[in-house]
Amino acid sequence: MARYELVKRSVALITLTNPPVNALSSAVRHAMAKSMEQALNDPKVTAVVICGENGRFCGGADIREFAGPLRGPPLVPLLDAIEAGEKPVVAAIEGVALGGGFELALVCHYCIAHFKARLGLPEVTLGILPAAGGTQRLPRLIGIPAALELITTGRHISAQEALKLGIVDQVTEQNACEVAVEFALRAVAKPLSSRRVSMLTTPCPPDLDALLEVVTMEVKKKARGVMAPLACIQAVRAAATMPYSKGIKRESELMATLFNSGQARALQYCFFAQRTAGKWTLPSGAQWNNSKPREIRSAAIIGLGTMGRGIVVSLARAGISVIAVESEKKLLETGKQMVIGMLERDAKRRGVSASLNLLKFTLSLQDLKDVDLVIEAVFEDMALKKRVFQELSKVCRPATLLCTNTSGLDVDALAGVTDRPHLVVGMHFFSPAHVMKLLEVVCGPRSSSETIATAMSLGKRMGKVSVAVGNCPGFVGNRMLKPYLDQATFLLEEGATPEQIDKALEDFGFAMGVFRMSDLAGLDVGWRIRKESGLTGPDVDPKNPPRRRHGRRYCPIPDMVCEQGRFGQKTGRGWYMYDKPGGTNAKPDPLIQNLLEMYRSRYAIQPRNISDKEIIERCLFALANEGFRILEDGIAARPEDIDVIYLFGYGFPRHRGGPMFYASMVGLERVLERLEHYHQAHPDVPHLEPSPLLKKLVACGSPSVQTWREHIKTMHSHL
Ligand SMILES: CCC/C=C/C(=O)SCCNC(=O)CCNC(=O)[C@H](O)C(C)(C)COP(=O)([O-])OP(=O)([O-])OC[C@H]1O[C@@H](n2cnc3c(N)ncnc32)[C@H](O)[C@@H]1OP(=O)([O-])[O-]
Repeated sequence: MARYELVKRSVALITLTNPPVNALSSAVRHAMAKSMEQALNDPKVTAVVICGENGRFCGGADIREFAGPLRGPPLVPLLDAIEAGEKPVVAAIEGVALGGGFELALVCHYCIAHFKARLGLPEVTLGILPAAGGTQRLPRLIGIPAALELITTGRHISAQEALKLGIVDQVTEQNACEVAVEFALRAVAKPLSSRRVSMLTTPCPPDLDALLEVVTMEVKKKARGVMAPLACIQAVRAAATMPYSKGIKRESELMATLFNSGQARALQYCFFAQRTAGKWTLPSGAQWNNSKPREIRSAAIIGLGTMGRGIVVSLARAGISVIAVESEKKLLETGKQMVIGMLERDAKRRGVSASLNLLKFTLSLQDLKDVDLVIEAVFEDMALKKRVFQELSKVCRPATLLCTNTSGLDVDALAGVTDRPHLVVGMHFFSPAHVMKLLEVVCGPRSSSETIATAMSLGKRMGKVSVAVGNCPGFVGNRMLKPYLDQATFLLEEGATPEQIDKALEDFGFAMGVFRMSDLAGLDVGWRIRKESGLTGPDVDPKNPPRRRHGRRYCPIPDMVCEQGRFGQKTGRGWYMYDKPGGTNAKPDPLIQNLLEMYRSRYAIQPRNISDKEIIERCLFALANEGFRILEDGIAARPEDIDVIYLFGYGFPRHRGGPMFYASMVGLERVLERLEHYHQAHPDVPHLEPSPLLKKLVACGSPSVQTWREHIKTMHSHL
């Protein structure tokens, strides 16, 4: 867990050895304490260097240990002892110094960083704060404003930025450990008092209170209802107003309030869920670590609409040659200009050169004959997509993978019109595709494991969080969205307003409530889908649209809104009104209030006061209930996959963990009881009927979300 060696006859080299990230587990802390004691007591040793094995200094505390009781030596006294020692200690940072790893570097008297190293205090992203002295030492070293920014955002910084800020003493392109040993030899006998950061006085700006107020406001705006950044601000205030000995106590008190909070549990769950989601597995036994992806050097995109353009940018940014195809010259030219503009802006922001040389634009499918993979991103119309896939089958070489960017159509039906169904897979990007991190990789029943592995690995190369899902209408994300949206519109019928529902959801933590989100996405998309699926259309009496369709409750209000040409932000009117088409400042619209009042009186609905609690329960429990059905149906392999989809694709607040984790935190018994209650009140809404899996889990004593998988006996998986 820590290796001790004597190098250059007088330098103790302590190497943390806890792969993969040398996390400070109890065993590592124990070994470090022993090694430091040995170094400080050995008269031959004049200096110490601390480094990490395999080119990684340290990824911080072992997050897996947070769930259990503290074992082994606590970190704070160990770090204090390193700083107080009479022999110079040099940190040799390669790879990462994060969280407790960064705090370890802060107590070392000197720091050498490799030029590719990254440093940061990401504790806030895990719902806690840097409680091994980080909130007390960093402000003393770099000042309050810079420390506040790093601690409240958890941002990673480069070695160069750390040098500028005064966190590291030297950046090297050579082996950091060897450089640190030479540095340590030169530091012997130099006075250490000015190198003990906890002894420094925090440089305090004259307007401290005003500064803290501004940062508090910013944090509250960015992360509504999230506790950890606010606690970080209080801890940094202590660094400015208290001596170290008192400040560290304050830090520890604040940590105690966060450590066992639901938010910390949720955020730590998200950390592991994100990593679990990449580990796809099929009932056949094929999985992420036994299926080799193909190497993709060239790709083609069909369709340069909003989605197609975003996908081209994502691919080019990942260094892949892209041929973009459109059907008409004018569309091709517009798409080309937009893609080039997007790539140039993106490159400027990242300080790199735009990879325009990777792009080719064409009107001819014939140009695709040699590409490794095609992503079709044409209009969401099955007949059109089938025609494209038939053409691709003829044009592309037999080994080319054919992917469809559909948000819910049957991937297997598309595979069926090709000569290579095993090479067909869905790649459901989220709009805007070059910004949104989520990718649903939709596995058809005939998609080969190599095809799935390739799509998953391509997603990773593009910087996406990829989740493998089964093939059913809407897949995971959009299938779950339906009951959520339905509940929101039913609540409108019953007496709520769009602003009330949005506010309840935003107070819960969503960046945008359901109606503001729909206005942003465009209301016409859903309207077209409802028309295509026969739920609405010319046969429906526009004056008296029925409130039941296909044997269940149906709310026609969204169709009525669209019939007035109100398609959301792009038309300047939707559930809200905007200053102009494309405007973003949503204001309640009296016309919508009128529409709701007229609607309720036409159907003799007595509006009632609806509480925020009911809004949250009906929208979110219906959402999770569909998640349980998705697990039962084998469309998602585990609850973590569903949660990751909602976190990265639908703005579910991270500090709530995702819909499935949230249900587990509320308590499955309670979720079941509320769903039964609402289903009794609304028997014509099948989505409110508790799913058999939910009932089963409750009957099994509501096990933890990580073990639900053991209780799911899927007859057949769609994965
Ligand atoms: C008093 C306390 C005060 C201090 C608090 C802290 O320090 S809080 C901590 C503050 N630190 C952080 O928040 C840093 C969190 N870590 C990271 O940000 C990234 O892992 C990385 C940048 C270090 C490496 O990225 P990468 O893409 O190269 O790799 P990857 O991300 O795929 O991970 C590989 C494997 O390592 C696992 N694992 C990783 N870290 C930890 C950990 N600390 N612990 C345990 N496990 C950890 C990870 O789960 C995965 O396991 P799997 O799935 O193979 O079983």
